[in-house]
Amino acid sequence: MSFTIKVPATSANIGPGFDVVGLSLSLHLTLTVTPSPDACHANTPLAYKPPELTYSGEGADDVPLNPYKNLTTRVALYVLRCHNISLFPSHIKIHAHNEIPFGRGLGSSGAAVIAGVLLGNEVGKLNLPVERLLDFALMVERHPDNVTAALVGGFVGSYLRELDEKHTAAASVPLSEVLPEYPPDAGESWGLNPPVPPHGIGHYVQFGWSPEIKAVAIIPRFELSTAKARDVLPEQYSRKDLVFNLQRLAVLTTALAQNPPDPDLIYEAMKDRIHQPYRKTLIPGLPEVTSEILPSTHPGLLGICLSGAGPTILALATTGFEAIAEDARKIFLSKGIEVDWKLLQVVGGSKVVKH
Ligand SMILES: Nc1ncnc2c1ncn2[C@@H]1O[C@H](COP(=O)(O)OP(=O)(O)O)[C@@H](O)[C@H]1O
Ligand SMILES: N[C@@H](CCOP(=O)(O)O)C(=O)O
Repeated sequence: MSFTIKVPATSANIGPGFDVVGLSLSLHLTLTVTPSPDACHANTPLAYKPPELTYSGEGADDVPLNPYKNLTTRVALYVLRCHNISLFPSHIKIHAHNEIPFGRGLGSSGAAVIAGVLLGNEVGKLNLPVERLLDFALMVERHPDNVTAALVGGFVGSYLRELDEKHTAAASVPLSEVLPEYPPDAGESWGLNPPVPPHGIGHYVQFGWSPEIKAVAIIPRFELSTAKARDVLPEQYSRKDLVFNLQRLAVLTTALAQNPPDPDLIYEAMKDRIHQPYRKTLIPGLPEVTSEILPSTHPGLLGICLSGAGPTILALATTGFEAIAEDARKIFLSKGIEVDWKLLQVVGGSKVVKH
């Protein structure tokens, strides 16, 4: 058994589409799965050996290498256990190479979850369809924008189906029960069966995307957990603010597919009143970057917004990438924040390649 799983980064929301739209981008989490060398030389049956996990790239100093603690392998094990497979196959090696920075609003956790679902599907030989893979991902990451875009790729809109009472309960169990961290001791069972996802939790559509549009990711050198950036959001919104976002989102999903893209239409359509105004308390410089860099001052710019829960800023543009990034850098520096920036392309979804 040898294969590679490649999952893209994502930028969620794109301004007004909070928890609704996501865009897959050209940074990847790549898992390479091979048999352990010691498995090849075995003449006699070997004792069970859990996966040997190695990791390089972004997050390498922080990520747990114990397969019962690591997010990706815990998700894979969840998928396996829901199919009555209680263990990983013995004697496999998993190397993760990650280009997606943690806690920056570029969907690192969504990518780790999708990689885990695909890993479980492969090692368990489950052949699950895309819709079912998405159900499993949504039991772990409960907003659909990142995981859907990471799985299917491109510019994607998604919603969660309203479930009946029984299925709502099944889809709302605490994450600690979906993903317990510790394996049972030898001879013991895992205890409670894991909550099997209801069918058809998430639904999506892939929008068009003008090939002229590239994404400039301006990435502050600090982490902001998505959970913390969701905690500052209100429970309720005014009708005025909701209509503001809905009007813009309706225009944006088609405007970004038009050739040539129209900056006058897109700049205004990427404004938001549902999450960005509340997150500015956590991201110094956010209001200035999203209001002072304009298509009139920066030719080629189409629109600018917070990427996911932040702190990364996403500028969509056809040219003038460096000027946009360097002026955003100046604004962040004036607040004492250093940034890195990357020019990214919109890419396809996750791929599994067998060797
Ligand atoms: N490749 C990975 N392997 C294991 N855990 C990961 C991986 N990528 C992300 N994570 C976990 O997800 C956390 C970041 O998730 P989150 O706060 O949602 O930020 P974001 O998804 O915007 O990067 C990391 O701190 C880490 O715990
Ligand atoms: N819609 C979510 C998206 C979070 O994306 P992430 O990349 O920051 O994990 C939100 O805005 O909270």
